[in-house]
Parts: sequence; C-alpha cells; structure tokens
Amino acid sequence: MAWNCDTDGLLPVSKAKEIILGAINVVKEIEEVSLDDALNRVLAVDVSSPINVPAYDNSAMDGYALRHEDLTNTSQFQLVGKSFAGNAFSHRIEPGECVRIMTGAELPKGADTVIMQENAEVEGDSVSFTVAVDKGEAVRPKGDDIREGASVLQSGKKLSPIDIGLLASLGCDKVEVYRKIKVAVFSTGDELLSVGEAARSDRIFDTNRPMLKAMLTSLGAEVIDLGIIPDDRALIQQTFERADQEADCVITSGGVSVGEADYTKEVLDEYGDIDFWKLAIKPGKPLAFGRLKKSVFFGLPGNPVSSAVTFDQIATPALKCMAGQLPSSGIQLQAEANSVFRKRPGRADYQRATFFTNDEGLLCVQSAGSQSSGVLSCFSNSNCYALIEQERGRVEIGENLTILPFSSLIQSSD
Ligand SMILES: Nc1nc2c(c(=O)[nH]1)N[C@H]1C(S)=C(S)[C@@H](COP(=O)(O)OP(=O)(O)OC[C@H]3O[C@@H](n4cnc5c(N)ncnc54)[C@H](O)[C@@H]3O)O[C@H]1N2
Ligand code: MOO
Repeated sequence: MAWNCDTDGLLPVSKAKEIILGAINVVKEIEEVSLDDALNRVLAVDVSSPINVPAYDNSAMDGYALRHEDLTNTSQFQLVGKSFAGNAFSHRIEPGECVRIMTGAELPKGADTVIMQENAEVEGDSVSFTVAVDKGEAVRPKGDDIREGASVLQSGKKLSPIDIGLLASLGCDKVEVYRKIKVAVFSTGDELLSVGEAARSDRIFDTNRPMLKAMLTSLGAEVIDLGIIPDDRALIQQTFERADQEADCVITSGGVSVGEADYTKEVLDEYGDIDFWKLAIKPGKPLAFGRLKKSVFFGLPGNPVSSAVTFDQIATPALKCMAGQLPSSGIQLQAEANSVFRKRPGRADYQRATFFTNDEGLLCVQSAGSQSSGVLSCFSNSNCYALIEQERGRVEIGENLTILPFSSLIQSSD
C-alpha cells in the first residue's frame, strides 16, 4: 500500500482516493430516529410506500366536477352538491350533473373531470362552461405520485428536507438510519491559540479545528473535539490513543510535511500503519493516511486552505462512504476563463474562483485572487474551484476551464 514519493513522483489524487476507499469500513450499526431527527441522516434500509399518494382521486382546482362524456350532450349542468377537502360529496353523480369541488377534495363517484371556476357561469343550480377541456383535466388520480408498494428511497440516501416531506406524505414517523460516524479532531502546533484566548503577536489562532468541525457537522458526523495539543511527544501519543479508542476516524492538521519541531510523525510511526504521501494536488501536497489500531487516520496539511481542500476533495468521499452514503459525483461544468490562471504543470490545482454568466449568457470564471494556501479570505469570497488538470500549465483569458461549484460543505449558496 505504501507509495514512495521519492522514487515514483507525486501520488495522483485519483490513486489516493482509490487507496483510501479500499481501506475504510462502512458503519454497521443501525438506529431508529423520529422523522423530526432524520434530517441529514443516512437511510439504512430501502423505503417502499405503504399507501397510495394521493390516497384518492382529487381535484387540482377549485371548480366543478363532472362526467366528461356529458360535455358532448349538454351545455347546462345541474349543480347537485359540494365536495370539500376532508368532507366529500357522498353520492354518485348522474348524467348532466356537476358538483362544486375544492382543491384537494375527493372526486365524487362517477366524475372524471374538473373545470376550474373561472371557466364556469353559474345561475342558481344551473352551470355552463366557457371552455372545452380534456377528460381528466384538473384531476389528481389516486397513486399518481406514488403507488402503494413502490420503491421510494434507497438505503444510502442522505435525507434532505424534501425526503423528510416525502416520508411524511407516506405517514412514516420513524426511519432506520446508520449511526453517525464519530470523528475526533485535534490540532498540533505550539504557535496555536484557541479562539477566545487573547491575541498575541507571536501566535496564530487555530483556524483548522473550528473549520474542520464545521465541515464535519455539515457532513452529518459526530465530532469529538480534542483541542490543541502542544508539541509534546507524550501528550501527542496519549491524544492519539484516546482518539483511536473513541472515534471511527481521527483527523489532525499540521505536521505532515518535512518540518522538524513536530512529534506527530514519530508517534504515528509507532502507533499506526500510516503512509505519508506527497499528493499531486495543489493546495495540499503533504497528506498522511492509514490505520491506527481501531480507526482510520487523516493527517491534513497545516495551511488552512490546504486543510480545507484536502478535507473536501480527499477525506469527504471516504467519510461519506464510511457513513453508509451512496457514492455521488459533484457537478463539473466548462467555463471560459475571464482572467489568467497561473499554474505550473505537475499537480492538479484546485484554484479558488468565481463563476458567473456574462451578458451573452456564457458561463465564465474568474480567479478569486491570491492562491496562497494560507489565504482563506479569497476562499470565502469564491463560489467554485477552477480545476486545472495535473499536466496543464497557465490558463489564458478566453481558454476553457473545468469548474466545480462548491458543495454546501464549503459555502452556503444563499
Ligand atoms: N521544505 C518543504 N517545506 C514545506 C513543504 C515541502 O514539501 N518542503 N510543503 C509545504 C506545503 S505544500 C504545506 S501545505 C505545508 C504543510 O506543512 P505541515 O502539514 O507540516 O504543517 P505545519 O508545518 O505544521 O504548518 C504549515 C502552516 O500552517 C499553519 N497551521 C498549522 N496548523 C494550523 C491551524 N490549526 N490553524 C491555522 N494555521 C495552522 C502553520 O502555522 C504553518 O504556517 O508545508 C510546506 N512546507
Ligand atoms: O498544501 Mo501546500 O502549498 O500545497 O499549502
């Protein structure tokens, strides 16, 4: 499994993903949660519908229900009653009769068509219609949306608000989901301060841990926050042992490159079976991955942009798979470069950028500015990656580029 970067060059991103996906296990434990607690949980069973939706033929409009064939014989219908949602007209309608009907109300027996009230003229009990309609007009037939027994949602689906609505329409008040994956996170580095501590001119705030915790929460994971661990061998070892005991996955940031003042590598060499890779990705070249005694481990690079991009592009697909989610591929679009994108061949570059439609309706993309892996502000102002492939060099204005719109993990879209 080891990939020796020194002799074989940089490890391609696709190869790294393949190795990682081959090394992880999907959680097995299933739990039942109420529909109110099901948002963003991963469905552990296939769901088929216990009922027809809608449960009965009903009207899509406020209007008049009638037999379509009668429209060829008469222009005057006799109004014989009313059908309200939840309070239906109980008799069969006979030839030449119509029933006043409200949106959602059950269609009277015998009726097959509804004409909206805007197209009706009413005089006492006599109704005539001003337009011709097709049979079945404004009728929502029983089972039109979902037939009883039909497959509705597949195991592995992360439940969205729409899925919650769909399950509610079936009357499901509980769903079986995989338990949340537990992910332990900590940062290493003597230069780090926790947010809330007083700023110091010789320290930086721990940016990665709150950012990674937020991304993990968006993913639906249970986060175990182990804080900032100083550069102390015994403390780092203890923290790895605890994290490994408590979590399915352990994520750290920093200390995976070639720096000296760091014990992470030493501890990991003893405690786990970890490979230190040099990935063909920018930002985020140094990355560690492997197994601890019980859990899997991702050592993300310390620079905040590198940490976020490697989490998003490398760790996220693996964590989704671990959580039982079906594989999904994000949207890729082609856009025209509206600015120069500087790049040297050698690594796939996930540059932060903004896409937009120009006055001619053409999809364009503009660099978000600094591509330094310490500059989060440009990341925050962007809405996509401009993905410049491994072997490609500088991209000139007017050339085509692949863009990857950010997922909700990176950016809120509204
Ligand atoms: N001689 C070389 N130097 C470096 C290489 C290399 O190949 N040869 N790789 C560079 C690349 S690429 C990256 S990325 C960084 C990654 O280094 P580490 O993962 O070992 O991270 P650190 O050295 O600990 O920190 C890098 C940088 O990030 C800051 N940092 C660390 N943790 C946090 C945090 N939690 N919140 C905010 N900022 C953090 C740290 O202060 C450093 O500025 O190495 C390059 N060097
Ligand atoms: O990951 Mo480093 O430059 O690619 O920040």
